[in-house]
Amino acid sequence: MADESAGWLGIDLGTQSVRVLLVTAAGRVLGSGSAPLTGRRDGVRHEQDPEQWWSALCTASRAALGSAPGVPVGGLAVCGTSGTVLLTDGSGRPVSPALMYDDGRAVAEAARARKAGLAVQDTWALPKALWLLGEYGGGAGTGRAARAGGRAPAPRLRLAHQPDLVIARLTGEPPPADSSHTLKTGYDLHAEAWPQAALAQLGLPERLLPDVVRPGTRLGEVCPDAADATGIPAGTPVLAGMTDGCAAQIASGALRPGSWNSVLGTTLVLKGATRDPVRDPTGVVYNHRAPDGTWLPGGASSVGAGALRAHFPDADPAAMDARAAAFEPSRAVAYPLVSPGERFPFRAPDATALVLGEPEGDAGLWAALLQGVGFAERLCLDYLHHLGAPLDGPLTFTGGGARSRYWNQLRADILARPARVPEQTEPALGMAALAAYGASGAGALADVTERMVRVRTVLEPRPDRTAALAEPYARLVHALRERGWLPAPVAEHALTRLHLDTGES
Ligand SMILES: Nc1ncnc2c1ncn2[C@@H]1O[C@H](COP(=O)(O)OP(=O)(O)O)[C@@H](O)[C@H]1O
Ligand SMILES: O=C(CO)[C@H](O)[C@H](O)COP(=O)(O)O
Repeated sequence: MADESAGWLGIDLGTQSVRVLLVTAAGRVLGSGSAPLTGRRDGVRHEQDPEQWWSALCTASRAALGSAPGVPVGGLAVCGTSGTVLLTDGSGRPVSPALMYDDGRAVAEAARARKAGLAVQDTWALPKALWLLGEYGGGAGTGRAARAGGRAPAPRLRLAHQPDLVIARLTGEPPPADSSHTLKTGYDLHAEAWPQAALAQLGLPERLLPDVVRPGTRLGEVCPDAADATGIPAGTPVLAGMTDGCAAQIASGALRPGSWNSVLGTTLVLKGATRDPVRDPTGVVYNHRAPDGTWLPGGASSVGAGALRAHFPDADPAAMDARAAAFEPSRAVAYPLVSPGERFPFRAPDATALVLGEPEGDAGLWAALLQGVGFAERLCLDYLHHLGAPLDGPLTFTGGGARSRYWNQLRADILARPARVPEQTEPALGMAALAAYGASGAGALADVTERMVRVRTVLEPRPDRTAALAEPYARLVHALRERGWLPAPVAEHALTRLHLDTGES
């Protein structure tokens, strides 16, 4: 439907809120709404009560549709946080809390899964599913014994990903999962099958696992009860979504092979589009897949803009940027991990945030943190290059950190490449585009997306700044290598690329 009077609904189940956008095929936002979510955090534990997702969605969708009364809705798609899972009973009712994407309690289960040959990271959904089975799998009180694989899970249990619950309420029946959310539960996107033998060995039987469909597949339509609750017209097609990381990539428009998008939110997620998957024996880089077959390789770092908030909870970013400019390039070198342990561009569970040298006051520390995030981003691109990933297409910057023009320019200088900043980059926009693609049923996702996404700014790197930033970058690479976190061949590759960019040795 290229009709400008119709809207596509994108729904984003985030960590802190549910966001809903109603957007035309040309990217005009007709309405938006959001409603807060609360979680329980305590050390490495991070849970949410899944019941709140539906009530928050009802509030947010009513707000979004309320500003565009009578506009026909062509379809909707839902994204959720990647790696968030819970257990439900046979009729889809939650029997456990949701373990959020960054809950870090399933470390032992992750090690077991890797031993069984599955390349998972500690916070992925598969280890969490095993952990949940141990806690909630056999009825009350089974705890650790079942977690060690000693007891079979109760017969009617099912594993659900974050969007599944609200989709079940929207259509009136529990849906199959989208293959994007199941990637971190061990689903093989190449074979389009669950690795049954390895999962059975881990105590995760087939009957617990959802059926899986490609993103953009029609799952059903909004039922009358859901229409009453959400304000979304009954009969609106509901399409399978993707993870919020993929949704953000769709919203950035980076879907042509060779293009990349860097989402600088609380943490940094870098993703590209390629014709073939990017093979990484260490499992640091993983590959999502768009419904048209394009591979979406990338990784999620623990460095990010959250470090600014952690150090300066009440700061005005624009005022701090203005003061920090005097310290560029920063002699103090930082690797600003938001939480301990790094996942990309190297795997180092023992890594901690690093500041080498003495930053001068608040503004000096701010400068070091901005620069350090840019250096981490550069190292991610260096690592992708080391793996042979094509990096020759355009780069976009999205996420909360991309609101800072000063930081965007600094990052372009550090990366020594131009960067584009789109106008509207929310994951919910990506879901609206996926809904439009899914409903049309043909063509390339990139074509649909490029009509919806509008680029705001293009930043060109300044060669003199790139050269001035080379020395502190090289110092950081050496420091990460000396600590045993960054493998030597990756460090050498990064330094070689630096010399090529600056023409210096
Ligand atoms: N103007 C700005 N300059 C620098 N950082 C910013 C600015 N505005 C927002 N941020 C940072 O963006 C982060 C939130 O980004 P967002 O993409 O909304 O996060 P999330 O990862 O929670 O989805 C916060 O850590 C905040 O410090
Ligand atoms: O912080 C996140 C929570 O969802 C990121 O989006 C996530 O880590 C990236 O995951 P993916 O690449 O699987 O979308």
